[in-house]
Amino acid sequence: MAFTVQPAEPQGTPPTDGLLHFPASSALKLEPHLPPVASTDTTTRPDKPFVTLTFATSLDSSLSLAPGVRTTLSGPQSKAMTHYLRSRHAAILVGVGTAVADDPGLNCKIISPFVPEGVREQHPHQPRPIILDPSARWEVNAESKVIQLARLGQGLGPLVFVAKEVRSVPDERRAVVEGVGGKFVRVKSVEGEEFTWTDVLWTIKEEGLDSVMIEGGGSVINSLLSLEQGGEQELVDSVIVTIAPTWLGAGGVLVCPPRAVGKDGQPVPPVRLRDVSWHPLGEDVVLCGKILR
Ligand SMILES: NC(=O)C1=CN([C@@H]2O[C@H](COP(=O)(O)OP(=O)(O)OC[C@H]3O[C@@H](n4cnc5c(N)ncnc54)[C@H](OP(=O)(O)O)[C@@H]3O)[C@@H](O)[C@H]2O)C=CC1
Ligand SMILES: Nc1nc(O)c(N)c(N[C@@H]2O[C@H](COP(=O)(O)O)[C@@H](O)[C@H]2O)n1
Repeated sequence: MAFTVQPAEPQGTPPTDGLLHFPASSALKLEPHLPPVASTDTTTRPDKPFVTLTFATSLDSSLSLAPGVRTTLSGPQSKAMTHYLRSRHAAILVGVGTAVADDPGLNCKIISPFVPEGVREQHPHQPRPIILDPSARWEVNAESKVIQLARLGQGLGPLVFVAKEVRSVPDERRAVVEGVGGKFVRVKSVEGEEFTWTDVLWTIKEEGLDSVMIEGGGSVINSLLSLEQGGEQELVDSVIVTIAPTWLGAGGVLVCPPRAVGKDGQPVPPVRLRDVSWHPLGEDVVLCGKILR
């Protein structure tokens, strides 16, 4: 994946093609937090891809107004940043709760850096969408946004991770997913329900995907952060959080991993970041860091 970004967009009539622009100056600041470019990589682990945990949150740590309610938090600049991240990862992962609530596109809508200045074309790299759906409850169909985008050549067909114990996936769902180059992937589960993150990441690597951005939602993020608690497991390589200047109020889907208890029995913070940098983007601020272990 080459790392070059188109220079500043010319001013004038607002674009109508839905494509986003992320300036090279902002992209360069993110580079230390992104997966290494393949040709220069000496840090790849054989057992897992590079993992970026990234999401947008309110001032009261909410991802959305309520479970099942798609909520816009990112402003235009930080939204473009998220799509830039999508251009720099081989895969993008969400839980089935997000797939059901948001009907997300999970593609990359930034302008290609590889075309002459002034030409507006979608970035050629698209991340492979991955949906964690242990009991195969996502009713994916021809109208699902991720399927429509893949059919139009504006995104890739999804990998749907279902538990080995699930008897069968309905034929029509399988046909829809396979029809756009995706597939159902069987993953070992614990008591027919949860996958271990080690197994999820190993399976992603087995699929030939060297990097994944994990976008959410609440259950996915909280379970990953609780594993990182006290350096228990070293799965997340980078954390990039967009913080929007709004409160969503009680009842939202929260990023709030379980509290840890210290040796003296007193509560201690479960996870902290190190090597932190803050980047204002429009009215939002983007926080980048690594898990302190
Ligand atoms: N602001 C932002 O950046 C983002 C916001 N969101 C918001 O988050 C909300 C959804 O969050 P939430 O309801 O918590 O749902 P999630 O998207 O976190 O999905 C949760 C479900 O995914 C499956 N799952 C999660 N972890 C595992 C695992 N380790 N093994 C197997 N299956 C797993 C389970 O499915 P099952 O129940 O079938 O067992 C679980 O219930 C939505 O409102 C969405 O809009 C989502 C992403 C980003
Ligand atoms: N970065 C970010 N900002 C927000 O305000 C959001 N609501 C989200 N949500 C995530 O993006 C998905 C929807 O986007 P697409 O339809 O794929 O363009 C949504 O499902 C969440 O994963 N993210």
